[in-house]
Parts: sequence; structure tokens; C-alpha cells
Amino acid sequence: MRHLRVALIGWGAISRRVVALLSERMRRDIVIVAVAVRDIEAPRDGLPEGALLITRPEELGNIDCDIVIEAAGRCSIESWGTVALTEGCDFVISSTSAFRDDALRDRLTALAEERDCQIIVPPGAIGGIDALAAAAVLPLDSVEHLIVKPPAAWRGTPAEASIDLDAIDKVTTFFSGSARQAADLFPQNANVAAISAMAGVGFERTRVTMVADPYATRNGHRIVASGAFGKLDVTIENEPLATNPKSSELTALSLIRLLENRVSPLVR
Ligand SMILES: NC(=O)C1=CN([C@@H]2O[C@H](COP(=O)(O)OP(=O)(O)OC[C@H]3O[C@@H](n4cnc5c(N)ncnc54)[C@H](OP(=O)(O)O)[C@@H]3O)[C@@H](O)[C@H]2O)C=CC1
Ligand SMILES: O=C([O-])CC(=O)C(=O)O
Repeated sequence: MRHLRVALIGWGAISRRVVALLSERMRRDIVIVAVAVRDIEAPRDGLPEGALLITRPEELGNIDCDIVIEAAGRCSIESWGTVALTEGCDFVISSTSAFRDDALRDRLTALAEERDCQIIVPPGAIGGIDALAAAAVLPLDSVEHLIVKPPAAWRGTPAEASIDLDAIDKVTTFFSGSARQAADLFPQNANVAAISAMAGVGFERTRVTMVADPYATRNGHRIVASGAFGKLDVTIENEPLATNPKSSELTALSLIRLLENRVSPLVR
């Protein structure tokens, strides 16, 4: 039986949900060996039994782990990714908006190649990424990504500068631009734009629209692509995570799929 030793960067909504699901699913073959936090003194509950609490990327060097999963925020990508890859661990990223920075992406990719390990971008909160990436083997004409969330999910973001989130009574579009602009301006809501961009036609050519919908209760994504392969149109409505309405439950589920595939004799 394969075993997987995992370090989690961040102890927020996604990490907590991943750990709860692994426990519910009794995955004794997937062990959380470390959890990275910023403030070691802060009170926190639910940590996986036996996991070491760490605060500095260098501490990964003292831990025997196979894979490091970032679920913290884009500021953590460079420091934790550099050490994880240098230590020969695969590095899974949730804060994919960090990769709107081509130089950072190139630096980490070169390091992964040098250390013979991988940076993994899971589909996160969206579906159809396997099909989009496969379609991109042949020329693509266009990729559009529509993000629709309830007003509460846009609080504390630049959306507040263009619309009154408390007052809107109809579906309101407040952003239209490239995936690079979307990922740059909305690091807590448009990581998915970076995922669809990297799977398809890149950060400049992927067009993103963001919408606040006062009647929505879920986080919605629609990806429409066309090209030599044909046409793709994928729509998904995600339940938000209980402890962070900006993030969708599917992001944690996608990490469970990734981890379970790493230990399973049948990858699906
Ligand atoms: N790829 C995708 O499809 C999706 C990606 N995301 C992204 O995933 C990331 C995690 O999301 P979520 O769990 O909902 O976010 P939360 O805000 O719930 O949790 C993030 C946690 O990370 C901690 N943190 C921040 N920086 C660091 C650091 N440098 N080292 C250690 N811990 C750190 C914070 O701790 P504290 O502030 O207490 O120190 C917080 O507890 C976010 O960037 C989010 O935008 C979200 C949804 C979809
Ligand atoms: O969870 C979602 O629906 C998408 C999200 O927050 C992100 O891409 O950052």
C-alpha cells in the first residue's frame, strides 16, 4: 500500500476542510505531517493528530514529506514553494493567482525541473480543466471565464469601489478584463482565472467577467472555449466553504481527489 506524507501551508478554511474530509474518509494512508502557520501562539483547534506546527519554510528541511500543499495566500507561494521544491517535494498551489507573475512562475518551474519534482495546479473550484487543457493541444480561438458570486463573497475586494454590495438588487457586472488583471486585482476570488488561463490560452487572451448576484447562494463559474477541437461550455455552482464564503467547497474536494489519486492503484 502506498503512503503519502503531506505538509499543509495555512490552517484556514481549505486546510481545515481537507483534514476533516481525510478523517471522515479514514485515510490512514495519507498523513498530515506538518501544518505551517504564521503565529504559533495563536489559539487554534482541529489540528491533525501528530502534525508538527511550523512557521518557517526552512523547517521543511527537517521533515520527511512527499508533497507540500499551499492553502494560505499568494504571498506564501515564493518562500514556501522555493524550499519545498529545493527539498524535492512536489508543490501543490491553491493561490494560483501568484502565477500571473511570469517571472515567479518561471523561477519555480525551473527549480522543479532542476530538483526533478513537480508544481501541481489542481482544478480547484472549477470543472472542465482537463478538457480545456487537452483542447489546447490544438489551436484555441477563445476562452471566456465568468465568475458569479453573492455580494458577501466580494466584500473586502476592489468590487466595493465600483458597486454598493449592500444595495444592489440585480445581477451586476463590475469587472471585465484579462485573466492577468483579474488574478492581479482579486487574489481571493480569481485564482480560478489563473487556472483557466494556464490550461488554455494564457493570461492575456483569457477573458474574465466578474459578477455580483444578490439572488445567488452559490459561487458560480462558467467557462466557454472554442477552437480546432470544437466547443466547450462548462457551468458549475459551488457551495461556499462554511468558514470562508469567498472560497468554494469544491476546492477542498479537488485536493482530496488529488491526494487520493496519489496513493490509489487506479487514477481517476
Ligand atoms: N485554486 C482555487 O480554485 C481556489 C483558491 N483559493 C485560495 O486558496 C487560499 C486559501 O484559501 P482559504 O483556506 O479559503 O483561505 P483562509 O483565509 O480561510 O485561510 C488562509 C490561512 O492561511 C494563513 N496564512 C496566510 N499566509 C500564510 C503564510 N505565509 N504562512 C502560513 N499561513 C498563512 C492564514 O492565517 P492567519 O491569517 O491566521 O495567519 C489563514 O489561516 C487563498 O489564497 C484563496 O484565495 C480559494 C478558493 C479557490
Ligand atoms: O472558490 C471559488 O469559487 C473561486 C475562488 O475563490 C478563487 O478562485 O479564488
